[in-house]
Amino acid sequence: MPLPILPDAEAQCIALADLIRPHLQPTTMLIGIHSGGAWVARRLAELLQPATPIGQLDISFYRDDFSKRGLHPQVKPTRIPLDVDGRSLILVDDVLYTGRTTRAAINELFDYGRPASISLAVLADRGGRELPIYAEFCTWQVALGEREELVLEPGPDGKLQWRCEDHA
Ligand SMILES: O=c1cc[nH]c(=O)[nH]1
Repeated sequence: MPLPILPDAEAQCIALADLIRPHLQPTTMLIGIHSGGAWVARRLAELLQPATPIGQLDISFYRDDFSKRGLHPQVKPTRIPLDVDGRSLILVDDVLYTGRTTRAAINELFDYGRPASISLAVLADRGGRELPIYAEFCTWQVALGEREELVLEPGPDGKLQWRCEDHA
Protein backbone atom coordinates (compact mmCIF):
# COMPACT_ATOMS: atom_id res chain seq x y z
CA MET A 1 0.00 0.00 0.00
CA PRO A 2 1.50 3.43 -0.90
CA LEU A 3 2.34 5.54 2.13
CA PRO A 4 -0.26 8.28 2.76
CA ILE A 5 0.32 11.99 2.23
CA LEU A 6 0.78 13.25 5.76
CA PRO A 7 -1.26 16.29 6.85
CA ASP A 8 0.04 19.21 8.89
CA ALA A 9 -0.46 18.02 12.49
CA GLU A 10 -0.55 21.57 13.90
CA ALA A 11 -3.34 22.51 11.48
CA GLN A 12 -5.13 19.32 12.54
CA CYS A 13 -4.92 20.40 16.20
CA ILE A 14 -6.63 23.67 15.26
CA ALA A 15 -9.33 21.77 13.33
CA LEU A 16 -9.81 19.36 16.27
CA ALA A 17 -10.19 22.30 18.68
CA ASP A 18 -12.84 23.76 16.36
CA LEU A 19 -14.76 20.46 16.45
CA ILE A 20 -14.58 20.23 20.25
CA ARG A 21 -15.30 23.91 21.11
CA PRO A 22 -19.13 23.78 20.77
CA HIS A 23 -19.22 20.75 23.11
CA LEU A 24 -16.94 22.11 25.82
CA GLN A 25 -18.74 22.76 29.11
CA PRO A 26 -17.16 24.70 32.00
CA THR A 27 -16.52 21.44 33.89
CA THR A 28 -15.30 19.32 30.94
CA MET A 29 -11.81 17.92 31.50
CA LEU A 30 -9.48 17.01 28.63
CA ILE A 31 -7.28 13.99 29.34
CA GLY A 32 -4.40 13.11 27.02
CA ILE A 33 -3.08 9.57 26.66
CA HIS A 34 0.71 9.47 26.97
CA SER A 35 2.60 10.32 24.86
CA GLY A 36 1.08 11.56 21.57
CA GLY A 37 -2.32 12.21 23.11
CA ALA A 38 -0.79 14.23 25.93
CA TRP A 39 0.99 16.47 23.38
CA VAL A 40 -2.25 16.96 21.46
CA ALA A 41 -4.19 17.68 24.69
CA ARG A 42 -1.65 20.40 25.56
CA ARG A 43 -2.11 22.02 22.15
CA LEU A 44 -5.89 21.79 22.50
CA ALA A 45 -5.70 23.45 25.92
CA GLU A 46 -3.70 26.35 24.41
CA LEU A 47 -6.34 26.73 21.71
CA LEU A 48 -9.49 26.17 23.77
CA GLN A 49 -8.41 27.68 27.09
CA PRO A 50 -10.69 25.29 29.03
CA ALA A 51 -11.82 26.31 32.52
CA THR A 52 -10.34 23.11 33.98
CA PRO A 53 -6.74 21.87 33.97
CA ILE A 54 -5.93 19.00 31.60
CA GLY A 55 -5.06 15.49 32.76
CA GLN A 56 -2.62 12.89 31.51
CA LEU A 57 -2.91 9.09 31.51
CA ASP A 58 -0.23 6.46 31.15
CA ILE A 59 -2.15 3.30 30.37
CA SER A 60 0.86 0.92 30.42
CA PHE A 61 -0.42 -1.09 33.41
CA TYR A 62 -3.92 -1.32 31.94
CA ARG A 63 -3.03 -2.76 28.54
CA ASP A 64 -4.49 -6.22 27.87
CA ASP A 65 -1.07 -7.30 26.54
CA PHE A 66 0.87 -5.91 29.53
CA SER A 67 2.10 -9.39 30.54
CA LYS A 68 3.58 -9.87 27.03
CA ARG A 69 5.02 -6.38 26.52
CA GLY A 70 6.19 -5.63 30.04
CA LEU A 71 6.76 -2.09 31.23
CA HIS A 72 7.77 0.59 28.73
CA PRO A 73 11.00 2.24 29.89
CA GLN A 74 9.36 5.66 29.70
CA VAL A 75 6.30 5.22 31.91
CA LYS A 76 4.96 8.66 32.81
CA PRO A 77 2.83 9.43 35.86
CA THR A 78 -0.92 9.53 35.44
CA ARG A 79 -2.21 12.94 36.56
CA ILE A 80 -5.94 13.50 36.99
CA PRO A 81 -6.10 16.97 38.54
CA LEU A 82 -9.85 16.99 39.35
CA ASP A 83 -12.47 14.54 40.59
CA VAL A 84 -13.84 12.59 37.60
CA ASP A 85 -17.13 11.68 39.37
CA GLY A 86 -20.08 13.07 37.43
CA ARG A 87 -17.80 14.99 35.06
CA SER A 88 -17.75 14.98 31.24
CA LEU A 89 -14.33 13.88 30.04
CA ILE A 90 -12.74 14.11 26.61
CA LEU A 91 -10.02 11.54 26.11
CA VAL A 92 -7.42 12.75 23.62
CA ASP A 93 -5.14 10.51 21.57
CA ASP A 94 -3.07 10.96 18.44
CA VAL A 95 -4.05 7.75 16.60
CA LEU A 96 -7.11 5.50 16.96
CA TYR A 97 -6.42 1.97 15.70
CA THR A 98 -7.68 -1.24 17.34
CA GLY A 99 -9.39 0.59 20.21
CA ARG A 100 -7.42 -1.34 22.86
CA THR A 101 -5.54 1.75 24.05
CA THR A 102 -8.84 3.60 24.45
CA ARG A 103 -10.33 0.65 26.34
CA ALA A 104 -7.33 0.62 28.69
CA ALA A 105 -7.70 4.38 29.24
CA ILE A 106 -11.42 4.01 30.04
CA ASN A 107 -10.64 1.21 32.52
CA GLU A 108 -8.02 3.38 34.21
CA LEU A 109 -10.41 6.36 34.40
CA PHE A 110 -13.08 4.21 36.07
CA ASP A 111 -10.58 3.41 38.82
CA TYR A 112 -10.73 7.14 39.65
CA GLY A 113 -14.52 7.39 39.75
CA ARG A 114 -17.65 7.37 37.62
CA PRO A 115 -17.59 10.06 34.93
CA ALA A 116 -20.88 11.40 33.51
CA SER A 117 -19.56 10.73 30.00
CA ILE A 118 -16.34 10.01 28.13
CA SER A 119 -15.85 10.96 24.51
CA LEU A 120 -12.81 10.49 22.33
CA ALA A 121 -10.88 13.04 20.25
CA VAL A 122 -8.11 11.92 17.87
CA LEU A 123 -6.04 13.44 15.11
CA ALA A 124 -6.10 10.23 13.05
CA ASP A 125 -8.43 7.23 12.74
CA ARG A 126 -6.61 4.55 10.80
CA GLY A 127 -9.41 1.94 10.92
CA GLY A 128 -8.68 -1.64 12.03
CA ARG A 129 -10.92 -1.56 15.09
CA GLU A 130 -11.07 -4.70 17.26
CA LEU A 131 -13.48 -3.21 19.80
CA PRO A 132 -16.70 -1.14 19.53
CA ILE A 133 -14.97 2.21 20.04
CA TYR A 134 -15.63 5.39 18.09
CA ALA A 135 -14.02 8.84 18.00
CA GLU A 136 -16.63 11.59 18.24
CA PHE A 137 -14.00 14.18 17.27
CA CYS A 138 -11.59 13.20 14.48
CA THR A 139 -9.73 15.20 11.84
CA TRP A 140 -8.29 12.50 9.56
CA GLN A 141 -9.50 9.08 8.44
CA VAL A 142 -6.79 7.09 6.74
CA ALA A 143 -6.55 3.43 5.69
CA LEU A 144 -3.15 1.93 6.47
CA GLY A 145 -1.69 -1.52 6.05
CA GLU A 146 -0.98 -3.64 9.13
CA ARG A 147 2.77 -3.10 8.80
CA GLU A 148 2.50 0.69 8.68
CA GLU A 149 2.68 2.84 11.77
CA LEU A 150 1.77 6.49 12.15
CA VAL A 151 4.06 8.31 14.53
CA LEU A 152 3.37 11.78 15.93
CA GLU A 153 6.33 13.63 17.38
CA PRO A 154 7.55 17.15 18.05
CA GLY A 155 9.91 18.39 15.32
CA PRO A 156 13.10 20.39 15.96
CA ASP A 157 10.95 23.56 16.16
CA GLY A 158 8.69 21.95 18.80
CA LYS A 159 5.77 21.74 16.37
CA LEU A 160 3.94 18.41 16.14
CA GLN A 161 4.50 16.47 12.94
CA TRP A 162 3.68 13.06 11.47
CA ARG A 163 5.97 10.31 10.30
CA CYS A 164 4.81 7.05 8.72
CA GLU A 165 6.98 3.98 9.27
CA ASP A 166 6.83 0.90 7.09
CA HIS A 167 7.75 -2.16 9.18
CA ALA A 168 7.96 -4.41 6.12
O1 LIG B 1 -0.16 3.59 13.64
C1 LIG B 1 -0.34 3.69 14.86
C2 LIG B 1 -1.20 2.83 15.57
C3 LIG B 1 -1.38 3.02 16.90
N1 LIG B 1 -0.73 4.02 17.52
C4 LIG B 1 0.08 4.86 16.87
O2 LIG B 1 0.65 5.79 17.45
N2 LIG B 1 0.27 4.68 15.53
